[in-house]
Amino acid sequence: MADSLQTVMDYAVAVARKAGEVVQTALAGDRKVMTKSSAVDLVTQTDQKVEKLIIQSVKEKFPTHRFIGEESVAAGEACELTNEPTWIIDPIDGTTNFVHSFPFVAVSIGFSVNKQVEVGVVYSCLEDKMFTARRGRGAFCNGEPLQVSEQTDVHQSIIATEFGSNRDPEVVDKIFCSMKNVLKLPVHGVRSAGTAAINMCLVASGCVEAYYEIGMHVWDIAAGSLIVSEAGGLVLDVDGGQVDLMSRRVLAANNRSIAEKIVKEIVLFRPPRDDALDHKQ
Ligand SMILES: O=P(O)(O)OC[C@@]1(O)O[C@H](CO)[C@@H](O)[C@@H]1O
Ligand SMILES: [Mg+2]
Ligand SMILES: [Mg+2]
Repeated sequence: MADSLQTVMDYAVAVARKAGEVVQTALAGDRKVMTKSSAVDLVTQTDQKVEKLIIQSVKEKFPTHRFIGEESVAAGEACELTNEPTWIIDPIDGTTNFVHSFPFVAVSIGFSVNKQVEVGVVYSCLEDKMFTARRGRGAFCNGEPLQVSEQTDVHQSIIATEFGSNRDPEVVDKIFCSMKNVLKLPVHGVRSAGTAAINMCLVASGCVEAYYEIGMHVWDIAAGSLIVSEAGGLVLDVDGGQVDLMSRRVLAANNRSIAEKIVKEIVLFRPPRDDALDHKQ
């Protein structure tokens, strides 16, 4: 598999770039907005078109590989991570940004074997930044090596998190309570890019010390998780334990010292797992 992983990586980069071109072109036109799990969980025809383009391209080259794609799952496909080679795809991470032309929009493609992410590609389309990682081979942005921040003092840190798309008052309260706790540590700042994939690339780039979220999905974080760990960071559950990509909980941090401080501030809850949730709306 070693050499074929490089073939997978090269192909994922090429497909992500092609997908990014479609996203950029679509930004110039009208975007018809539809909703999924809630009134603020948005999807457009471009999300669906880009996902089809990625899956069709990959199937031509790797006909036996499996897929977990955000929009295919929304249309009723199983969201099941097996040991088989699997492409984990978010065609547009940051659809709300895309709809509003808020300039952080990513194509995220992870590739897993034996349930472990081996290749991660996040293309931040509008910044034209191609983030890549292969397990054991480092993380890169446009070919330049990435390294997480060396900061060990949480008070000198920026922490990224997201508000998510669940507007259940109890969930919103928990999300805000965690943010308030983190802000009051104090930290230099709390930020939301509006895309989990780009938040993780910001950790990998050393711009923010940590990103945490409860409620995102496997396609939001599969690629980014490898990019963070290959840049020297840690990817954990929000309770500080081992991450489970299907559990919809993640904490990506530059080092253990920062991670431990953030873990203490997060109000924990468990959304339905990706492999247990009925995604079809
Ligand atoms: O729907 P999309 O645009 O692919 O995902 C975007 C997003 O809202 O999903 C997660 C919350 O569920 C967030 O991390 C991320 O910002
Ligand atoms: Mg997403
Ligand atoms: Mg998406």
